[in-house]
Amino acid sequence: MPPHCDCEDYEPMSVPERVFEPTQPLPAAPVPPQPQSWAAAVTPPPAEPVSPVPPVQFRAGEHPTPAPTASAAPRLSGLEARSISAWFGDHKVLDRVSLDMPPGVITSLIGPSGCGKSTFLRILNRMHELVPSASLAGEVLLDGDDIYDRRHKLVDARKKIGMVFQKPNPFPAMSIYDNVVAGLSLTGVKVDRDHRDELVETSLTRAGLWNEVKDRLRQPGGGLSGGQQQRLCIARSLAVKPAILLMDEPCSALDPTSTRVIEETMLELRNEVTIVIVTHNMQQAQRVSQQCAFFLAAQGQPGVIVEHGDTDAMFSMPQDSRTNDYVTGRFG
Ligand SMILES: Nc1ncnc2c1ncn2[C@@H]1O[C@H](COP(=O)(O)OP(=O)(O)OP(=O)(O)O)[C@@H](O)[C@H]1O
Repeated sequence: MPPHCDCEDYEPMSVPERVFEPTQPLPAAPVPPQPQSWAAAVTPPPAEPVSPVPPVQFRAGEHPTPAPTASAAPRLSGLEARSISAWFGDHKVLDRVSLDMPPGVITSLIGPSGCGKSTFLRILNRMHELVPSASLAGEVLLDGDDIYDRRHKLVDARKKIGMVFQKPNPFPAMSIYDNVVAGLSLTGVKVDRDHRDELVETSLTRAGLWNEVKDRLRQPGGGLSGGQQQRLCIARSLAVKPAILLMDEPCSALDPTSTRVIEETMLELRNEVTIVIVTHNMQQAQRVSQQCAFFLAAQGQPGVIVEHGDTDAMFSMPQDSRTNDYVTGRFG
């Protein structure tokens, strides 16, 4: 890793796999039982209090329409979170959240600040365990296979499930070309030199940046605009060929024009990779996502999903009055 690297998504390489011991001793009752190791974490704690809102899951046949795919297109992957609870020390921040994120569907996670959206997103590619005091319960299934299963390495989850952060985080002094391929060695993906040029072009094209940078691939990534840097980060993630792309408020630092370009990029990528995005922008959720999940944490309580489903329905006919209040801007 270059000494100037400040990329959050590269830190995991130094983290021991599946080793998890909270730095603080877990308190006695009334704190509910908590998992003390990642091995234990795959089984929910036994005696949790009843959630005020039961976790919800899609029923069979309830999925929004997946993106149309050409017959030659690669098979898209789906992600399913089952009964996810999460803690920082003894602070429980998510309570048995279940959500199906079907292949080819862009899922938006919306909700007020502090209700656990980013924590949930980071659990989806095993970044939550980087926080020393963090623990979790539940399962995350990628095409039916639990990414927290002992058989799987941490790096495998990162390879298959990419992440784009709120703030664009390219290596600023590294060339645009090298930024795109930077994720390969860090996730152990080998591409021979002959195929690197092709991979760089394909990744930048998929991220909607190729035409703007094809004549200056050897110039530093830090010389690009904020929106271009974010697309460079998307290209870096795509170069590893993830099945899932997680995006944590990817446009919050960008101007409206750059935001629109990223949204167009997302809609084009929908045919190739399953996307989950955290956004505070209700218009953005409506523009890009086909499915939406509304997170909420009552005062002093962990976050839950209050309602989820087809995005248009959530915004036009929400079933829960709290969803209605949120999507119409009455709070949050
Ligand atoms: N590293 C951490 N250590 C301790 N507590 C944390 C940590 N990260 C988040 N939390 C707490 O977990 C809860 C959920 O935070 P999280 O960032 O997931 O919410 P969010 O819905 O994504 O918020 P926002 O929309 O403001 O980004 C909050 O109470 C927050 O203070």
